[in-house]
Amino acid sequence: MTKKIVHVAVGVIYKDQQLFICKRPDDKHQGGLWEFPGGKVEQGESVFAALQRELLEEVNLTVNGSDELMVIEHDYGDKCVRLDVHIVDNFTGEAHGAEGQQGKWVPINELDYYVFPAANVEIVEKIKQRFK
Ligand SMILES: Nc1nc2c([nH]c(=O)n2[C@H]2C[C@H](O)[C@@H](COP(=O)(O)OP(=O)(O)OP(=O)(O)O)O2)c(=O)[nH]1
Ligand SMILES: [Mg+2]
Repeated sequence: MTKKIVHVAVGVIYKDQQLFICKRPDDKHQGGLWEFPGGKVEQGESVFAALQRELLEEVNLTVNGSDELMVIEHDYGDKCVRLDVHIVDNFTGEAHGAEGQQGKWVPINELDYYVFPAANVEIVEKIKQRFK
């Protein structure tokens, strides 16, 4: 049987060499780890629309435009995900953890101090290349 893949829109929120990251709630998949805000793409929804909806819900930002960075498929064993990762550098609002989660702006050269889910290793590498 082929495994169901969960399609996720992920936003790398960028401003002045810093990224806005959040801590995943302990009770969620990959809980307690840092993440780039985002969430599941709903049936019939575009990745960009999902990104706009999720970033408004999670960090209270209005996304005006984004740039695709990469697509990653990762099998966690208990769950298979496809992360559609976009750089979000065109937005309005003040980012904060709008669902009560911890959120912070982090300089790109300090990203290594934060523990992300395994699928994110490639994302962090690509970001470092892109913004060096
Ligand atoms: N948002 C986000 N999800 C990530 C990242 N890396 C990674 O492996 N994931 C995985 C963890 C989850 O299995 C999935 C995202 O699901 P989610 O919990 O954010 O979905 P959601 O916001 O729609 O929330 P819900 O339906 O669970 O309430 O993708 C990341 O950097 N950001
Ligand atoms: Mg989410």
